[in-house]
Amino acid sequence: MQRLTIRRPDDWHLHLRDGAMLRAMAPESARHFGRAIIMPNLVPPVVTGAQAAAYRDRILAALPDDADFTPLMTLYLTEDTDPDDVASAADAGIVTAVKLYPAGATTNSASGVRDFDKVRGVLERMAEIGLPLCVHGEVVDADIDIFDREAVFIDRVLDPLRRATPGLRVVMEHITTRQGVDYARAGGPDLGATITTHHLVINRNAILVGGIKPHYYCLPVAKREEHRLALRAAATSGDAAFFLGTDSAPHSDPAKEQACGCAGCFTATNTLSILAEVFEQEDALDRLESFASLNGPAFYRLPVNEATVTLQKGEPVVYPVKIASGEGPVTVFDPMMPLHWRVM
Ligand SMILES: NC(=O)N[C@@H](CC(=O)O)C(=O)O
Ligand SMILES: [Zn+2]
Ligand SMILES: [Zn+2]
Repeated sequence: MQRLTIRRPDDWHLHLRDGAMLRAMAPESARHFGRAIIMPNLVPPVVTGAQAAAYRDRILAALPDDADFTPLMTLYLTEDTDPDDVASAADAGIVTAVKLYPAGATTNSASGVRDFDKVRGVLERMAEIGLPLCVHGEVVDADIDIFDREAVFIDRVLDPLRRATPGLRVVMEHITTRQGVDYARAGGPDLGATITTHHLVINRNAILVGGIKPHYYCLPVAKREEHRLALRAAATSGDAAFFLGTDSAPHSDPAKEQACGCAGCFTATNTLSILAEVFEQEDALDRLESFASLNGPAFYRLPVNEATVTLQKGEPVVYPVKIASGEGPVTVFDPMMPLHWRVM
């Protein structure tokens, strides 16, 4: 196959940031994606419906005039979140999901949840109204090895939480393990999982072999090769539980290249070419549309995009190494392989 036309994809997990970084990043996602679930981990976080509406306006203002891109907003769940505010923001169409960060698990998660009993009321209301909960699934206990934090979270937190809140619709965000794949696959129609572009490409060697490579460091951290293979099998299977969430997470180069560098891989710019390469390697190009354009809207009960995008195979496509932003350059994820699929 030399040409592939699919429905315009969506990104079901995206960090656009704010201010000068937002202005640089919005066009990168709007170029190829129709919609994106916008993560609320700003400083301070997006916790109320009013803040989500204001952030949506800032995103819309940062888009190029001819953009065909709809930001789908999320609220950052805190122990003080008001169930009525969540319900009215959902009812007004301002928010599409609520995001759960265990406190301390990742970038800007300090306001996240420590005591799950304190958010029980919000979760029950969300189950009633069918509003999805997007979950950063890692425990933060110091005695749990960082490579085990996702698997332990599933057993100790996610599974009990889902059993305690029947009907709650959950997206396991950026799964990185075989255990995550297995749990999502068996979870029924109220459970979905996003998979990032970079976790389909790298295993933990990318971060550590031949020197420490900060641009491959993200959370959840990339795992062993067996887990990458499980993610590739899941993404290319066509199973409706799995859909694209790039977790494209820009940080300026100075913020990443330092003694304590930030977590996040920036993939918005070249994701579609990378995915086409990965799906071709897995002999699954015919399932790229399910993963990138169909399964996500089905989970979120939204229509699929009417527009299409065409990819064409040819000489390797060269993407910029860095995207300039008012906060400094942002390095584009290097997949360490030639990309033969160009987005037309
Ligand atoms: N994925 C990351 O490594 N970083 C994300 C936060 C997150 O999604 O956990 C960020 O906001 O930078
Ligand atoms: Zn996360
Ligand atoms: Zn993220």
